[in-house]
Amino acid sequence: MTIQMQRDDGLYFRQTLFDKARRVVIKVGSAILTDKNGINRAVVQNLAREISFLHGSGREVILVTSGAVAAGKKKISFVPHGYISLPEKQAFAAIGQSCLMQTYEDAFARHGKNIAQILLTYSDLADRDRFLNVRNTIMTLFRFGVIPIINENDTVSVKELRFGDNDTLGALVTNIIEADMFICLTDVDGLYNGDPTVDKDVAPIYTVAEITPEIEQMVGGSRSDVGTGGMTTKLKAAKMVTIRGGSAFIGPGRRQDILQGLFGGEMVGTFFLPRREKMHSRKHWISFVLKPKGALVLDDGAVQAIAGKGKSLLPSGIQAVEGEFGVGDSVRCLAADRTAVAVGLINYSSRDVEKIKGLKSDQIIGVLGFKDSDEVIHRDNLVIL
Ligand SMILES: Nc1ncnc2c1ncn2[C@@H]1O[C@H](COP(=O)(O)OP(=O)(O)O)[C@@H](O)[C@H]1O
Ligand SMILES: N[C@@H](CCC(=O)OP(=O)(O)O)C(=O)O
Repeated sequence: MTIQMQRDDGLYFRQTLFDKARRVVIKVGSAILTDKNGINRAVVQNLAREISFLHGSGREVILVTSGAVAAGKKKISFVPHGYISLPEKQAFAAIGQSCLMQTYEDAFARHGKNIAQILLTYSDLADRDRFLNVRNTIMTLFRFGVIPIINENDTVSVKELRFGDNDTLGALVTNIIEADMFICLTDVDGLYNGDPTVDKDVAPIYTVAEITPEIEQMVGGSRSDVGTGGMTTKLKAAKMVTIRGGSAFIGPGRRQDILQGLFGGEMVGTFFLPRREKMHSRKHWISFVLKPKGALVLDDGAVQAIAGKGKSLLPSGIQAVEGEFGVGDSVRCLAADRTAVAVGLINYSSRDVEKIKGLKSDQIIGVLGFKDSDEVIHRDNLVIL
């Protein structure tokens, strides 16, 4: 199988990459951090011991932690009444976040380690100035020998601009600080060719050389009451990291000594090898950070030109415009059957594209009274999906 290397081949690559990893982001999900009594202290203590061990080996480590919402719910003994609204979730996060950090403070103090809390919203990473501030703060914390602990700032994140799941947040953090490895710890042993919590007849995948559509079809959402996104968001996170040249791991977070085992060469969980051809940071930004504001429906010729021949998108191939967007916004390009083929930064507003769609580039000036460029999306700003 091309998607899954033999255990032995994978073992060689993964061990080399574990040995070389100097900067590591570890993400832990609510599914392992919390149980029916709230935050599971034994799990947090085990993690703190393990992360302190990695830190003590001279590595720079960041922890991305979930668990605030689940912890907050438990703390006020919230009785579910069906649908939980966003303000309720945000209130749970506000209650639970301080308990979570207090538990980490106590657990890391036992190993003489200082920690720092960073709460991030999507806008903090999508805006260049704020993102640079986040990066500078993390780098300074590394210099101070402090372990940054990150969660989404749930209480202020508006619905449309949420990461929503910490897998995506963890992958973005990995990429902005150019970490070598993203380790995602969860309640299953790794990636399987089906959901192991539903189907007992599934097989584990140990090493993934490339995340193909075939693999993407094997994963589903979360089945737990507390998890968000399930394996779908974990796989997407692994893709985001490996596409930028890092490696990624998904494995069992409750297993005793999981990190020491991993770095010591134990064959556990699923390892994702870095892509050989690293995606440029600008294109990564377009594909994974910016949220599309609208879409363009293209004819077959335009799909072929941009996806098959690497050309820019011209107005002549655009059939329909969806949504409202301005110059520089991110827009999706759809084929006639609505399959997403690309995403890119647009040179004209939705109003203007509506007027010039289907026309030749030399007609733009006559219709709009100006022409900023021949292309509606230049190929340098276009990412084929
Ligand atoms: N192909 C798959 N392999 C492994 N787990 C899967 C797969 N498809 C769906 N899952 C689900 O993903 C869940 C882990 O994600 P999630 O519940 O969001 O945990 P966390 O809180 O750690 O983020 C598993 O418990 C499992 O039910
Ligand atoms: N920010 C939320 C976590 C959301 C989330 O991604 O949860 P999970 O799928 O358990 O990693 C919280 O602290 O509860």
